[in-house]
Amino acid sequence: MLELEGLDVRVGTRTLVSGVDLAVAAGERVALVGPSGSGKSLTAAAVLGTLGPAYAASGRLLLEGRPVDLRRRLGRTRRERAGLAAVHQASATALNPLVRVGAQLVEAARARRGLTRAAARDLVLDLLGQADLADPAALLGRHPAELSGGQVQRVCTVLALVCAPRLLVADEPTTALDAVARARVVDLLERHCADSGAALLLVTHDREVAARLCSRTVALAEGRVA
Ligand SMILES: Nc1ncnc2c1ncn2[C@@H]1O[C@H](COP(=O)(O)OP(=O)(O)OP(=O)(O)O)[C@@H](O)[C@H]1O
Repeated sequence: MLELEGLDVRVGTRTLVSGVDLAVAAGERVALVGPSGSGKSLTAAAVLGTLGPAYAASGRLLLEGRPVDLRRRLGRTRRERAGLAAVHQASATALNPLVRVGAQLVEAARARRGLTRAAARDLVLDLLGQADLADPAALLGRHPAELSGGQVQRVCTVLALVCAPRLLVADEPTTALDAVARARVVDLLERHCADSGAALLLVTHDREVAARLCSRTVALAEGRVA
């Protein structure tokens, strides 16, 4: 699913990520762990094609066996068409602030899964409920700014899942959540990956979450695989 060899990420003359090798097999779930500032988010962003223009990335990336330019910049739609979905650390930026949550989720489910509007809405409501969001139907009518941080984070997880990705890259998808909601989101991710055969690259500080969801851990320290 994913093969990354010798990833370097630099800003100016400063090397932030150095020689990172990482592989995720089809359907495999791998955790990327390490202390704050060790390069986890930059590595995930390089895989997703979301590194900002200030960063220079080099190395070799294959997605489903096909070489991919690490310098590419992908918007959400093109990324999702390529079978990749992301849950970002700064979740709020993944949602359009001007569009109601329901329209964003239902449209993504229709576009990516070819569902009717009614079937897409049913799927979205089911997933929001599984993510421990109370009154999902009311939530669909709200704008992102009317949601709490933990609600936005779960909406972003559901947005990634409705796209039926073959590889899901989730950067700290549970940090803003209390223990109950965290457990529900972990269950949801586990069930979704098991049922759909999606592979998962999970960036997390939380070793319990990593142990529950993933069969393998890659630890970074100071921008290198430790
Ligand atoms: N534009 C930049 N200029 C200079 N340093 C940067 C820049 N962007 C990131 N860094 C540094 O790169 C390092 C890796 O950042 P990254 O966000 O990948 O860490 P992380 O492991 O995801 O941390 P956290 O767990 O806190 O999210 C950090 O030390 C960060 O300060």
